[in-house]
Amino acid sequence: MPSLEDELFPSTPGKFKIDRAHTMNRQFHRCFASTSTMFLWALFLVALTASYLSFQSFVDSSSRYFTASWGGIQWEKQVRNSAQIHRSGGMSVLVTGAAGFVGSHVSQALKKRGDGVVGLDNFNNYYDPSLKKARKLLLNNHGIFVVEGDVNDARLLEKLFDVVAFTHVMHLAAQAGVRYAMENPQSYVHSNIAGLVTLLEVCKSANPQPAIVWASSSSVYGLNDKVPFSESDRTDQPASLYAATKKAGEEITHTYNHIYGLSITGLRFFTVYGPWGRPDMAYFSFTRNILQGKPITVYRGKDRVDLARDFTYIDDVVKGCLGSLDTAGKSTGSGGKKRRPAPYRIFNLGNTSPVTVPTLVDILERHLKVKAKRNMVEMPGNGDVPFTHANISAARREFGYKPTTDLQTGLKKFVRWYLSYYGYNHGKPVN
Ligand SMILES: O=C(O)[C@H]1O[C@H](OP(=O)(O)OP(=O)(O)OC[C@H]2O[C@@H](n3ccc(=O)[nH]c3=O)[C@H](O)[C@@H]2O)[C@H](O)[C@@H](O)[C@H]1O
Repeated sequence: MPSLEDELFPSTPGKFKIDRAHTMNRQFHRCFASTSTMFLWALFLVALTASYLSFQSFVDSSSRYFTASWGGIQWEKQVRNSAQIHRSGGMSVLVTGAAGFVGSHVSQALKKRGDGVVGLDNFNNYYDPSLKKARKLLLNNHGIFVVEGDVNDARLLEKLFDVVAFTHVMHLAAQAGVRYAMENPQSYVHSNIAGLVTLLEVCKSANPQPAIVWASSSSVYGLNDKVPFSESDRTDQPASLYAATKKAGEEITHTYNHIYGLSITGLRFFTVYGPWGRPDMAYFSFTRNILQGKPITVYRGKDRVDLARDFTYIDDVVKGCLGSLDTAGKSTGSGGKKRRPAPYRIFNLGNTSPVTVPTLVDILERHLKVKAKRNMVEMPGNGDVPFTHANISAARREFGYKPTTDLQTGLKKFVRWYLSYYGYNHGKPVN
């Protein structure tokens, strides 16, 4: 009986010759069999690699989902719905700091007139986050989706621009507060400089690029004593780190406008106040303390001169924000290059009638019907400036900005909101 080896490799040459065709045929089959095996193996490997990659991306996106609470089909749908435009010629706006004071008001005003709005907020605890959550709920009820995330998160920002081609960004996320900068200087650098640059990087790469309107501050005038403050006045003497980061923001946005063709509008807000305001600001904390029977500290300038602010009511500021968005003009860059110069603008949004801090307290006392326990203290060197006063003619010329609410009227509305939100004594007994 021939062995298998004999069968495959016959020892007799003749036999070899005679069987050549048969052997070749078998070799062909062997060869074919091994090619198809290799093919099957290759197919198997491709399938294995593909399933590994899709598993990896599943693990990736689900871990991102659990750690950063964004991403996924449902999330994208919410973002898209929220960004939907409901008027002809409308815009889709990414509002950063949407759960903040100005951000929540601007978001609602945009949505109300039919623009698409997606909010972004990191809900940090600089002041009571429950107030930010309450604002978020209000926005949700108006059909505005607020994404929980930070402007320093470039991946999140890129994802948002992947999902929606935002026409505008209203950048209001920031570390606010003049005096807190002495306690936590790094938070100002993190939000107002690093966060701003991250946002601008994403905006410059977006296609199409959005137009950007962002919150600068009256504090950039610093020690400037030429009144009223005009946009062309010097802003190279900041009195606080907060002011310095806002001034830096103006320079940084200028470079992105210059190099990449981003349309930029910086708004110098003047001590904005009103319902749903910021608890760290004087009018708000004074109200709380007065109602709780606690003393308030009223700073006074040199030679016992009262400090004064050009307090500006939120509804007026909102009109200024919308006017800025409407007149922003398009960005001109794509693929990291600008095609032609884009608009770069800066406007004061103030009230043009400064009021002293003791007068602010007088008005609050009248509306609250409670006498304040005033503790008059000389202004410590903590970043405060003695007064602010806006010249608003540029904003008036450009988009008809015209504030209509005086401090008396605006505080009345604030107090009404405060009492409805917190109750008469904010949960504490009045002495
Ligand atoms: O326009 C701005 O760009 C800034 O406006 C706001 O800053 P300010 O004008 O400093 O407002 P705010 O703190 O309400 O103090 C008001 C007055 O009360 C005095 N003040 C304050 C606290 C206190 O305990 N006692 C007191 O007398 C104080 O000395 C001051 O004279 C924003 O907070 C800031 O984020 C930024 O947007």
